[in-house]
Amino acid sequence: MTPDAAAAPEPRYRRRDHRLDLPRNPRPTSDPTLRLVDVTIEYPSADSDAGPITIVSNFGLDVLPGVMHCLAGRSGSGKTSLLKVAAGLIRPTSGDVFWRGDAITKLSDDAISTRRRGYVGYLDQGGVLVSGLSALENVLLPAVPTKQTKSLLPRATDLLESLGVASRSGSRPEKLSGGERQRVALARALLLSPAILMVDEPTASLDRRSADTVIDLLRSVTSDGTSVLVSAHDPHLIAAADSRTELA
Ligand SMILES: Nc1ncnc2c1ncn2[C@@H]1O[C@H](COP(=O)(O)OP(=O)(O)OP(=O)(O)O)[C@@H](O)[C@H]1O
Repeated sequence: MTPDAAAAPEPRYRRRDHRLDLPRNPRPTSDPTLRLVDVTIEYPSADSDAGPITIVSNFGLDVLPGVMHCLAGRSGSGKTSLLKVAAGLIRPTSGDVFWRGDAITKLSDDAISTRRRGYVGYLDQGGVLVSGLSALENVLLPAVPTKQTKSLLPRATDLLESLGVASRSGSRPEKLSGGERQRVALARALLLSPAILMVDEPTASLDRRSADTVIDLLRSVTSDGTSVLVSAHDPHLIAAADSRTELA
């Protein structure tokens, strides 16, 4: 399975003229931000007598700076598993994951976690926020371990402003709409200026208008060289990507 732009559906997403004014972090390099080489993912079968189940087999992918790549495919085809492997959250059964030339699959779990903090912004399906905290406190969470909440406060407020949810800064997640929660979660994923943003089905639970706003946001993120790897069922989101892979 390789990126297959030729087999892509006719684009249905019309890029808009406006660009959101997100805080920038220029990236001069043209090395792939992410490289997957021969990645195979197997899970143990529920039946203890049966062998492992292969979800993804010998998968390869390069994602260059400033490129938005989409992992498409039916439910259960392995999109979330591949995103987690790419983010170093789970290890592949075999194969390698490179972040700008470094094979993270050779590192310890602790070393991967440390590297991930500044390199990958990961947004779960649904963009889960911590319920006891305000939107702004949620955005600042990635800065807590390194005690950078004070220095990153201006960036956090800028991100909320750019994403159109500054007025909701003091609100708890339960008071936000699904689209607002998604944007706050996106601001949180962008706080540490990641080289690559990985997002799992960001439009799955949104109405068309909110979904299109999120698609615009993801496109805006790429304009400073940040890469985006996104999984999707949504044909509008799939069409908005620069390249795509259809998982079987
Ligand atoms: N930890 C696990 N242990 C065993 N099987 C798993 C595990 N995680 C996922 N699976 C199985 O692997 C397959 C792929 O799951 P995955 O979540 O990666 O697919 P997906 O394409 O993201 O699906 P969806 O579009 O429904 O989110 C599914 O059959 C799932 O049940």
